[in-house]
Amino acid sequence: MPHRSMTFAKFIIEDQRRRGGADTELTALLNDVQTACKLIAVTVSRGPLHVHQAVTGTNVHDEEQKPLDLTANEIMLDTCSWGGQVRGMASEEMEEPYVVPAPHRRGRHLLLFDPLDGSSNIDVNVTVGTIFSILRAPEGVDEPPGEPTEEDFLRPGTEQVAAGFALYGPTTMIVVTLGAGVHGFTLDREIGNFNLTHPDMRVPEETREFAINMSNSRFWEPPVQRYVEECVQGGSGPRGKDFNMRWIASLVAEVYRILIRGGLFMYPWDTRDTSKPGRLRLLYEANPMAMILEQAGGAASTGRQRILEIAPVALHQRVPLILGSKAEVERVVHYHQTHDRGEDAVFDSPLFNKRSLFRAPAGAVGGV
Ligand SMILES: O=P(O)(O)OC[C@H]1O[C@](O)(COP(=O)(O)O)[C@@H](O)[C@@H]1O
Ligand SMILES: [Mg+2]
Ligand SMILES: [Mg+2]
Repeated sequence: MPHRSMTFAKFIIEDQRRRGGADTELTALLNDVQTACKLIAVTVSRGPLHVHQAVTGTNVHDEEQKPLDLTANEIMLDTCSWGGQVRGMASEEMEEPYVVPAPHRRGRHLLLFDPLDGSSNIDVNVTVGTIFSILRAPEGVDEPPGEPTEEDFLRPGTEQVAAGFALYGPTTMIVVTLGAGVHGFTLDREIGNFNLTHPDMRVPEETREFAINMSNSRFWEPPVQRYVEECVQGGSGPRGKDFNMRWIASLVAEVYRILIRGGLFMYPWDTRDTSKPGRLRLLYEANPMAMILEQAGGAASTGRQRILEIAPVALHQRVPLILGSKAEVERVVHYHQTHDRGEDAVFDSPLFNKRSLFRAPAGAVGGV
């Protein structure tokens, strides 16, 4: 039974109260974020009917910026700047952190976001979203506080005080965690509220689905090839069951599917361009999604390290990302460990056209 009267705004206060008191600045900041997501949802839903003012170009990742990437970025900056909750923001679409102008630069938080995730899908009308992460700014005595530096944003994911994402799909949703479970809200467009429809989301443990961009398979490392090969072998392979594969190319949609149905998502390191340690960005994609996954009973790893424990060195740092049902992530981590120790055993891999070096018992998996 959906909790129709429990709005996002009410829930954020209740959730904090249950755990000893509400932080009014954090509550107000999350309210600004939900407002921004509603505005982005309206803009996305108008598609080509919307006239964009923004000028496009390439971002710091050398990726083409779509007009909607920049419009969503402007909406986040504009909506979250004026409430006095946030000192600075960092975005996929901006090389440098955005410093909130002095009169409004109050509060103790930093906001990091991917304003429009999955934007390569905009022209084909597939679900896209906004990913956000909230950190505490360093304590300071100045009033208003000094300008946040890039260094201030470089905190491990374990220090996030809240994280989440919005989905602009057939329904508009927000999924959020404040460090005590994961909760999903659906936008009631007639009323204008996000209502709690998915309390306490848990990643199903049993899964038969995996998600990876197969077109990169020749560039993967052996542990990733091994995992996928075993899934593809299905009922007659070491996993003893048939798998299904999904690739939406929209992280928000993949993570939401995993929260509902379980499974594994991988955007691993590959040899296409060895100067890039992965495709997805640590601070505003991997970290918030890792916090969501862990809070819902799943896991997130690079294959060799827990995502939330990575000490960031740059604002736009990329990471390999493997997330989903815990046992599946542990399996991939175990395959990395045995590979790194050179302990693989021989087996035939028709998929990768070679004799790979492994055959491990189905239950033998290590920690994340
Ligand atoms: O096009 P590829 O290589 O399959 O990459 C898809 C991945 O890239 C992303 O679109 C990156 O995010 P942006 O759209 O915010 O750049 C993810 O949502 C998705 O998982
Ligand atoms: Mg993204
Ligand atoms: Mg983006």
